[in-house]
Amino acid sequence: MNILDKIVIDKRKEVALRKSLIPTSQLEQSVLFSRNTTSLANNLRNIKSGIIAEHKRRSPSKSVINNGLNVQDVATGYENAGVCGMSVLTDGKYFGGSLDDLLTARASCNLPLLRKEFIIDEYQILEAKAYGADVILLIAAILTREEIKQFSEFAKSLNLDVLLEVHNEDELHKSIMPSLDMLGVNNRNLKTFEVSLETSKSLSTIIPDDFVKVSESGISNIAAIKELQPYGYQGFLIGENFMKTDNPGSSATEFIKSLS
Ligand SMILES: O=P(O)(O)OC[C@@H](O)[C@@H](O)c1c[nH]c2ccccc12
Repeated sequence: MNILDKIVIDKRKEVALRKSLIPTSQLEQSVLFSRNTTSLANNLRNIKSGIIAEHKRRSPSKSVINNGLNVQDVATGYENAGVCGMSVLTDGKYFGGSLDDLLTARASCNLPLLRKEFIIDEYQILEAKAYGADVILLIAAILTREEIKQFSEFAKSLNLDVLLEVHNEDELHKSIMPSLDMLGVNNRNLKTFEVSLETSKSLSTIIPDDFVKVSESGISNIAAIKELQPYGYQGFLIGENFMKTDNPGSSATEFIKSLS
């Protein structure tokens, strides 16, 4: 069984438990639930850097990236650097994140926040909203077309942006629909962990122009961004390259400075 299948099996158990502990009515009554969200897609269309900077402590492909940071410093650092948005891993078992991390990021900055999670149930979208997210991620590799439609329309009804992630042509064809805002191409194969920017390049031509194109993973230098921009990419999701340093905020600052 590949790692993605394992993650999804664990996720189903986790979500069932969470649902039994906190009813949806309680999520809907939270203060953040009625907050006005900001659009990451709009930021990417209007702000030049295009950087979406991620908070990620560890991952199945790299084990530990950085355990010694606090989310508040990372969030304020990214905001001061001028990123377009921040991605916060909330999966605990495989990525060492939590919904508390999302809440801390929300309390620390005004950036649009992406809940980086393996979403398999509408309940997780309500959680995203209740803990301060502006954007959700949907991963085509683990969802049917019907689920992508149901979840993205539900997110839109809550004023959340939707980033749909694909890794190949089949996933892309399966997923195209008007309730998505951004199409992310993951350069890392979540089943084998292989990384190649070629994935972003080859899929770019078949992504319709009405979606903001985001290239995800394995971006470690300015050259990669310059290489991807001619293919129409306006968003660049970067985790490890910033998180492996002692000060992700100042790494992002340097990165964005040398971009312009
Ligand atoms: O650390 P990187 O190589 O810069 O990658 C960031 C981000 O793209 C990656 O964390 C990611 C992309 N899609 C995901 C889905 C689930 C978990 C994590 C991810």
